[in-house]
Amino acid sequence: MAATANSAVPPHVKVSGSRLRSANHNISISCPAAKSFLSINCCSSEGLRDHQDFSFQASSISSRNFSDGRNGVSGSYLGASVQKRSLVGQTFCSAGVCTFGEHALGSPSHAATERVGVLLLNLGGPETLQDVQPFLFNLFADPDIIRLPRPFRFLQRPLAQLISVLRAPKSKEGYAAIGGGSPLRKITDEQAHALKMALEEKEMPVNVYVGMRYWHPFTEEAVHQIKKDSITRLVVLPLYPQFSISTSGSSIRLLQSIFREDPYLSRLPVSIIKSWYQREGYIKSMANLIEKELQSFSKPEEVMIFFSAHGVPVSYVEEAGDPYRDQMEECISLIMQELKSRGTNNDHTLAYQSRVGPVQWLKPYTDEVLVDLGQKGVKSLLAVPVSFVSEHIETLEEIDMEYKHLALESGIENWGRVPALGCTSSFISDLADAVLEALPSATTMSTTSTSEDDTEDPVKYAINMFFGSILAFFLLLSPKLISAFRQFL
Ligand SMILES: C=CC1=C(C)c2cc3[nH]c(cc4nc(cc5[nH]c(cc1n2)c(C)c5CCC(=O)O)C(CCC(=O)O)=C4C)c(C)c3C=C
Ligand SMILES: [Fe+2]
Repeated sequence: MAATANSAVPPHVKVSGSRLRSANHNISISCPAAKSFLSINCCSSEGLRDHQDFSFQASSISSRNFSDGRNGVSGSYLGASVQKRSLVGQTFCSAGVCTFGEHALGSPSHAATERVGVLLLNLGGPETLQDVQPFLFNLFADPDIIRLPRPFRFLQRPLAQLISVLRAPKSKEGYAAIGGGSPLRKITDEQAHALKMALEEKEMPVNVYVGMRYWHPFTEEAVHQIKKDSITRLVVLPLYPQFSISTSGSSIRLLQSIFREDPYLSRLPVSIIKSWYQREGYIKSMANLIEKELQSFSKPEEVMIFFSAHGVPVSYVEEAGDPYRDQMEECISLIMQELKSRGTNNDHTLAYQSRVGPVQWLKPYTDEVLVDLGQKGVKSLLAVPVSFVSEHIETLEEIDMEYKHLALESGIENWGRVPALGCTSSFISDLADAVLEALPSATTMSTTSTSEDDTEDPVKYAINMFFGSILAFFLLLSPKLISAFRQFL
């Protein structure tokens, strides 16, 4: 078992003791406590602090663009779309190499030869049933998924091993039901190809890379290829419309730690599109899919539009400052606004699915709302997965099988589900625009430390190990903890 897990662990990225602070990071924040989703008390303010770290240098282009776009203003954040036009207008491009006029990218005196890369970040998924446990190990070993307080951090990997082994049988059943593995790699590769084509059509030849957080191709592999290809300007695009510490945040934090360590990467201009749920092209593409699917019902106007988002533990939002819930709610309201503007006035609701482990997750829970709606007499329901843009286990198994079954059992008679966006052309074209808009604002990655590494100071490490072991020993004997582990099954 250990051998399997080891072979699947992503290439190790050593984090050095140097903690350079970005000049841009001058915000001092204190937050009461960031709790892990195992709900162990912690007095770290990491979640919120890291969120701020990302936000100063990650592109906020999309959010400003949208409000400009909605008001019919074509200019945008720092004139990005104006720059985009000049950028496209002034480029000479061939086979992935673009020469930009000095104006376009703000280079001081010389025109630069650019090799532009786009790095798509995604979660990754097991491709076979044998991959499931090591994939889960990678997921639970991520301190952005299980946030342990500092004295317990040495337990991260043993805990991940334990939880992944406990959880694997249930997960395997799910993956077996959708054909024996996750379709994520294939779909993400297709999206990468479609994005490359869309950018080529917009006269911007780029190399597109896929970096997964928990399975192949790992982010480290993508970064290795970016270096090999001598990319000179990079746009990072997480394939999650809304930002969460547990998804885009985790991937960006990993990138920061890789880039910090490497002289070439630390000088590479990078633009990170942190979230893009409010982009007009995305909202319209979602509205198109919903409108189309509503037509498959005999009485479309009576259908309840049921947005189902992947949940996160409440503590992420309420204690660690995760903007995920706010962004999700805004996203839903924008989609509904768009539908209303087209004369579609259906009722709608939002619930959160896929909770794991013993703590409180964002509410209301999808399964409970479905039962409730059925009991209240709702007869037709259209499920809309909204936190992810590919089909995956939670659409294909959880929604299409488990939730459908539950809904029909609860009295709902007509069930439909909107497909994930995948390679929908209006969506891909909008992602391509997002990349073009982000390119001019690329700057070198933050050198800010994103986690404090206890191994830096051997004395501190030994003290933490000592007290941590004693605490862990008593905790492991506690019936509360034993019952907590049962929640993963
Ligand atoms: C926006 C999307 C997602 C958020 C937020 C998110 C948070 C989150 N997830 C887990 C635990 C698991 N996630 C699993 C699979 C999975 N998660 C997402 C997306 C988000 N996760 C996707 C797209 C997938 C599917 C990948 C695929 O193979 O198709 C799994 C494994 C499956 C299972 O056993 O249920 C786990 C476990 C946590 C703990 C978390 C926030 C803290
Ligand atoms: Fe998840």
